[in-house]
Amino acid sequence: MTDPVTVHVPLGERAYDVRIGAGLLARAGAQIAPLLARPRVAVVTDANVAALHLRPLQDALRAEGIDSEALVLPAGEGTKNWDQLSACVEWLLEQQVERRDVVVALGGGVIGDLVGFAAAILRRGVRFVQVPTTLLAQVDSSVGGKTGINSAKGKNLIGAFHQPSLVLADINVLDTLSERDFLAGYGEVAKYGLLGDAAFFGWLEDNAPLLRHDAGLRQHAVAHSVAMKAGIVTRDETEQGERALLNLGHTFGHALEAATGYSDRLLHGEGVAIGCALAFELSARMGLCPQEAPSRVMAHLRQMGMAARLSEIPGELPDDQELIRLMGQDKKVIDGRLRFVLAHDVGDAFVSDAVDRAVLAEVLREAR
Ligand SMILES: NC(=O)c1ccc[n+]([C@@H]2O[C@H](COP(=O)([O-])OP(=O)(O)OC[C@H]3O[C@@H](n4cnc5c(N)ncnc54)[C@H](O)[C@@H]3O)[C@@H](O)[C@H]2O)c1
Ligand SMILES: O=C(O)C(=O)C[C@@H](O)[C@H](O)[C@H](O)COP(=O)(O)O
Ligand SMILES: [Zn+2]
Repeated sequence: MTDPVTVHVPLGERAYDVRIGAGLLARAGAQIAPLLARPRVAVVTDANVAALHLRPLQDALRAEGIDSEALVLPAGEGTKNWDQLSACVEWLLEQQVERRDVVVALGGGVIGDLVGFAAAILRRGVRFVQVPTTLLAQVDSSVGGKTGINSAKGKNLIGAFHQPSLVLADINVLDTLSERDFLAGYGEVAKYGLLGDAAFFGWLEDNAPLLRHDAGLRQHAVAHSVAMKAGIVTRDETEQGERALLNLGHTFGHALEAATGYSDRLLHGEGVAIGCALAFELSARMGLCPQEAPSRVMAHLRQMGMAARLSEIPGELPDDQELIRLMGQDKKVIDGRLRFVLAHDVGDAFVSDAVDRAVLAEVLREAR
């Protein structure tokens, strides 16, 4: 078995470690204990994860003398809303979670984002630990401190930057993920190669089909992704510049998630993968990158058995103008101008506000 890897996120007084390895859940008590002022934590999770991984976590905490109470929320993107946020915050208050206490988010990106936001606003800020249980959460959402919930008007529009105090990514818990959720998370892994690391994308082309069943390759993919994200977040914690590159595919993806009602029709990572394909197509159409680049992105998504076109999203989609209107809520917008993450090639993304709406509409139309 491969030894755990630690990626440090050096953010001064908000610095923390991301630990990645097999069997970390069973050692969670020992890992979390040094953070505690008193031996108790509040755990928040979702129903699917609770059935599979809550007991082992609570046993591991108990083994180190740490008491825990757990709140189980409904699973799925629909949970990232005001009602569930309120339920979570009220429960944490009921548990008398104090300023010096620690909240544990056990689950995928939905739980991590919602619980992180609850921790950010509870008593004006308590610490939290991320225990990510999806591939997406391990490579992306548990790191970097973006927390929040959705609005019908757009994705993640209500939130705060609030860094976790520790991230424990046990790669073994990914064994229980559905194929669909694993592949959706893979959308964010591929994104890292596409936005800034052509060699990593090449490695993924050779190895990604084996990730699901090879723990060593999986650990490498998670650790490499986390290291890339940690580097970007360290240089630009609050997205004043470079961090926007992590949004590759998201201007499209978030509009599509809003258009499909944050439902099972389109998972976040699926929207990101389709969005990456569209961002590369748009870049090629604008003469910014060679046509081989979007073809290569498309071929890789196909190789992984992933959807790459709008026409593969089940059900009706709004027309192109409505999708573009939804993009207007994107957080990268400045002075009402859309800003897109485009690419000069695989591994070479940049941010641009010079996208012609007619070309954008044409790319959307042709992707249907
Ligand atoms: N904060 C960030 O930087 C950031 C980054 C990327 C994505 N996100 C957000 O993350 C969310 C998507 O996260 P996600 O894809 O993890 O979705 P998710 O949290 O809904 O998890 C996907 C599904 O897998 C189940 N599940 C979780 N762990 C499991 C396990 N080990 N075994 C079996 N089932 C398990 C969940 O119950 C759920 O049904 C979106 O809301 C997205 O906006 C945030
Ligand atoms: O961490 C970031 O920065 C990202 O953009 C990572 C994305 O994968 C993630 O989906 C994030 O939540 C999107 O951020 P948003 O600001 O566009 O909501
Ligand atoms: Zn994302």
